[in-house]
Amino acid sequence: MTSDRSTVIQTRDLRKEYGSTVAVDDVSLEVYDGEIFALLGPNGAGKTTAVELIQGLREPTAGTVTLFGTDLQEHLLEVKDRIGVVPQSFHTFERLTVRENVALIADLHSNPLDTDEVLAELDLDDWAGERFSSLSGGYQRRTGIAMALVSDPEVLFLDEPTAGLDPAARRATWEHIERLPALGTTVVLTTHYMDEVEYLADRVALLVDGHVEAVDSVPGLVEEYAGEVTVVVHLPDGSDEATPELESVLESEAKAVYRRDTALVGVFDDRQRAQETYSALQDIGTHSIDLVSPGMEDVFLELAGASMAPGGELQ
Ligand SMILES: Nc1ncnc2c1ncn2[C@@H]1O[C@H](COP(=O)(O)OP(=O)(O)OP(=O)(O)O)[C@@H](O)[C@H]1O
Repeated sequence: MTSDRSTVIQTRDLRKEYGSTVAVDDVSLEVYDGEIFALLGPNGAGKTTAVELIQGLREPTAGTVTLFGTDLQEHLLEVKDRIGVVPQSFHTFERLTVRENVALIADLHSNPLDTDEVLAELDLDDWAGERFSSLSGGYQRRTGIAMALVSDPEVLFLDEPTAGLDPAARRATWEHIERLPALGTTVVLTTHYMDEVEYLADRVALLVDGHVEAVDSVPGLVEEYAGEVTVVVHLPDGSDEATPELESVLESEAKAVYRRDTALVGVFDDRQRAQETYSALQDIGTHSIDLVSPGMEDVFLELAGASMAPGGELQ
């Protein structure tokens, strides 16, 4: 993802204070046309406030937001018509059906998409006649996305789109979100789930205490901040050394080898080389071997000291 694509959102030194709390601290970001852009951060990092400022729902204390090349404050209504929003706590008419809820939003817009086509795109056809209140959390969330999409927004904001959903519903929601750029919609999502970002995001802004620590693709962030790939050779109980054959392969391929507890650890700059060495050591077949690749969790530990709960969310 490079900046030769047009910029649909630009913030400059965006700041929001609530009394003595600085919720958003001089945030300067760009979102490019056709990407899935994620704001990732622990609870209270300022994600929701940042997107609400970008959507024109809150007045910044300082700084500017430019949407589609237009200053947000000067052309608020015109610009708002080109965005869709699915907030974190999403409510709608509980007693209306899925189709009625989506059609209602379509009626409010001058050039909506076809309601049934949007329902089909989100695999909601079979649920179209069901009351919203009877749906599971995952289908309610998906109805929310359909309601935002039917207005044919150029940018869709999804605030914590899979919070509270079970793994199957999360996966299904991701698969639908993943298809949106191909349908012409740029996606901005906020999340505190690492796996969501790894699955979906073209680029990620890491937000900590209101400010942006880093912006890049997931592989870019991992390469820059997460440290090296390692191949770990577990020494059998009672054994103090690996076999000479195994040790010589590891020594000749790794840039460094060190001993850690009951394991021998080879450090690599190059993922491909680590992978090949891992395979070669496995072929020798005498020891249990692990290939350990750093991920977003390591990035966050490095940049923010944040840790991850067992469910994969930042704490
Ligand atoms: N209306 C408000 N009045 C006062 N403080 C607020 C208000 N909204 C947010 N804050 C504070 O601003 C900070 C950022 O909150 P925000 O909700 O934007 O973070 P977040 O990253 O979206 O968190 P979460 O994932 O929990 O929604 C927090 O310290 C929060 O308590």
